[in-house]
Amino acid sequence: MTDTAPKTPPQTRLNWNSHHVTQGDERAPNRAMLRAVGFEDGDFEKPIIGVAHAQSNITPCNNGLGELADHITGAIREGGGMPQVYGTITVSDGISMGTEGMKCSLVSREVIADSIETVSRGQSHDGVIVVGGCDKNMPGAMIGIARLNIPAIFVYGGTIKPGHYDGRDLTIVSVFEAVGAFGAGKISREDFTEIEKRACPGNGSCGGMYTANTMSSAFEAMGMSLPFSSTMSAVDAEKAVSSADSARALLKLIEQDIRPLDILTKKAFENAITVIMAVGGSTNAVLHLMAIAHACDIDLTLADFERIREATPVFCDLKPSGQYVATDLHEVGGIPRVMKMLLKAGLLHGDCLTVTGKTIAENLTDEKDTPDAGQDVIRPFEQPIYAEGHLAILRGNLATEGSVAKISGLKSIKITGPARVFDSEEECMHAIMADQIRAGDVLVIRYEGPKGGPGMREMLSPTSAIIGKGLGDSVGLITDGRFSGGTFGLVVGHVAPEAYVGGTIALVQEGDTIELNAETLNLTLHVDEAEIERRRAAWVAPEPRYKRGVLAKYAKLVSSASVGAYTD
Ligand SMILES: CC[C@H](C)C(=O)C(=O)O
Ligand SMILES: [Mg+2]
Repeated sequence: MTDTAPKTPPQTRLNWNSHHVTQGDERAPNRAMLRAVGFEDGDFEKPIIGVAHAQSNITPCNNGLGELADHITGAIREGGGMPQVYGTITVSDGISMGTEGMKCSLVSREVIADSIETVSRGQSHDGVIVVGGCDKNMPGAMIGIARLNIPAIFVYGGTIKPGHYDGRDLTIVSVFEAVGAFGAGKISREDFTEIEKRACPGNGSCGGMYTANTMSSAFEAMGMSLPFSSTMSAVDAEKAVSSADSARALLKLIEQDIRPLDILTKKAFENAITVIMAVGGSTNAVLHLMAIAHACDIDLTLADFERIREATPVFCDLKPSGQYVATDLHEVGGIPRVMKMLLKAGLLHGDCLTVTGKTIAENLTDEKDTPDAGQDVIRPFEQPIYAEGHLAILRGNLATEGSVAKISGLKSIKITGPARVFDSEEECMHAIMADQIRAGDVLVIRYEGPKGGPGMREMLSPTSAIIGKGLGDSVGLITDGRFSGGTFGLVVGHVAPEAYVGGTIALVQEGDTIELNAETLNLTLHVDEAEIERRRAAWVAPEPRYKRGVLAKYAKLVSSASVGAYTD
């Protein structure tokens, strides 16, 4: 097979009424089963559409997806299609955070992708609409959609609205940060309890520009979701209307045979990266967009993020390092407004096709290209919060394959100091909460990478505790794990090669000098090269933490974080 050949054979439309001359009507048994689920004569010529949703009450992010799926199936029937509803899974990042269960978070991205590919290929669907909520639902859905390459559209379950206490907006990150603040005696037990009780007022995904809202915004920018849909709240009526509109848009895509790989081009990925930089999005977008690009056979590398970062200002003031939440952005124009401002500045590809059947530029025709007066969620393009993007790619002898730093919300973006080494997140969290960490330290959390964790846990608990204790500007943290979208500070994740495969991060010893410098984009272990090689010669790979089951399978298959931690 030539290199240009698709990695998976294209799915062609199955004729359920085929009458094979020699074998008689071979599809009769298949139709017989479909009749049992409501198909009647005349339905077999209609497009059969998979409606994949991750409805679950394990997390508010996904607790309303079933209702959206109902609106979608109704619109499909009205539009002359045959909906086939099936479930996929989710893991809650916010609920698993800081526990062993977080090792299943990134793994769930692969399980979601595999499940959607398995069902919609297995059932020979003519199109698929995926409804997701929590962080990994988005990239998992898009990887599955890319592999299938049948007409598809993504529907985001919607963001949560902010909680309120003592005159300020709350999100789930407020509670993570309160852990450190309470531990440092900065807030009372009563305040701590009220913050916990009020932070999450209902259904929806975490409300800042954290990973879920980052990835929903990225998909809108890539043209795989309807305009305005990525910042709608889960509980507002417009989310249900937008979901039904998405079903109608998919029926048109099937008519026109517009497929995901017609939309998911390199330019579309560049548009997504540009928007993510402008809104101050999550470091996880780096990992997920590279994995989705891999599924599309598109060459997207860390260098593309660095190139676009240098050209794109951050002009939206959004949590975690800013003031506002996604619903605030929605109220002042949402992602279309951000995109129109970037298009006007020549930073967006307006000729990219989208699921509306129109191009990015055509979708934005009636959108204003300046921020509304009387608000400061979206700043004027000429007066950004940061002149360059906030997701920096650092390299050096500690990260020869690369690493990702989020450098927003900081007074200084460099630190050189003594290494404080921890072989797990728990060990580090204990030291932070026991006040064993001093200003100037550089914390090293290792053996938390894709293979070594396994599962590359998000380190929101320790990074939030550092912020809560008031050490955010004076303590650095590097890890071969990753960060939640709620993390900010002097933090570098995705350090590759990871410790488990013998990366230099495995050779760091307590007290070594580490330089984390996001100005020069360096992550350096200041130890004599000969000494590093002596340590490397003595290093022994640890036993895998899981030898059976989904985590063991994942650890065997997963690639380096520096290319997206994909598994195929
Ligand atoms: C706010 C943290 C959220 C739970 C998360 O995991 C992310 O944004 O990645
Ligand atoms: Mg997360």
